[in-house]
Amino acid sequence: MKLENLIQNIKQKQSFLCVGLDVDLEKIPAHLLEFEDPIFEFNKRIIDATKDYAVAYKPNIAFYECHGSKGWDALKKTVDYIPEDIFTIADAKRGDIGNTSHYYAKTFFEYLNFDAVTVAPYMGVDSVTPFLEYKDKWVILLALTSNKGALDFQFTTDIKGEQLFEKVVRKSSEWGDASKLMYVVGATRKESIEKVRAASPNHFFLVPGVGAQGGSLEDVANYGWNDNCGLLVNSSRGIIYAGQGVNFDKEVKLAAKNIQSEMAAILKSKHFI
Ligand SMILES: O=C(O)c1cc(=O)[nH]c(=O)n1[C@@H]1O[C@H](COP(=O)(O)O)[C@@H](O)[C@H]1O
Repeated sequence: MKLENLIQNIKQKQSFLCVGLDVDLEKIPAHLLEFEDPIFEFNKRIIDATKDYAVAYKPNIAFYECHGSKGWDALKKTVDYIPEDIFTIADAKRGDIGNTSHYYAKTFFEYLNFDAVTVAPYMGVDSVTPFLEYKDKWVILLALTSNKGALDFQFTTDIKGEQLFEKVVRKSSEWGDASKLMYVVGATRKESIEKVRAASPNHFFLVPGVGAQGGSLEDVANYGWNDNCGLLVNSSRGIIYAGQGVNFDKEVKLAAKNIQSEMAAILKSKHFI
């Protein structure tokens, strides 16, 4: 997908919501376990319930590959089921020496046909370039993560006072422009989102951490906004497990609609729509 299509979808749907498809068989409604492929059945219902409110879906690969070949099949069916005009993100957090990254890229961009994949920056430019070589595909590089362990390395400061996450963003933004590179920036790090935005004024941010992890949509919009909106805000558990029982998708739909309404109000207040 091209950047202009993503921006157009945000305007049209008045939403910058990414729904995280982190399917946990212990959490999905029990009746779905009777289907041959419960993961796909669950995802189908989630996608049908949320597709009017979401501009992106992000299956986290961990929840699929733990089931072996059945999980990969469910993942493939899920990506194929997502409407063509909705941005798809493989949350795989990959990255390795160049020739290995090349095959990771082939898996997610060719075999599974995702629009984007999350990549860890630790191994540097040659581990990221093979993903960037694909036309109209995206790398979403981990910059500032939402978890507690982010404090272990990401905030360390060099002799000039630059923090590691700032360095990652400053340096990597030379590898790919805003038409093919985004950054993961956790919603729980409101005091630092502004710094990432200063280091990369044009790139989109994928922002996990609202809902179940306690981050606030308002803070994200205040500190991470750019002229193109520049934000895809992910919610996984907060949406997909909003309902239980046979009609679980009614509450799922409502949860997605509620976040979309908040997002529409933000987009209007910024005069973006
Ligand atoms: O790359 C990610 O998406 C990610 C980065 C990060 O810093 N924090 C984070 O929570 N995530 C992912 O975003 C999703 C968050 O899920 P919920 O907390 O259930 O909304 C999970 O799939 C996480 O793996």
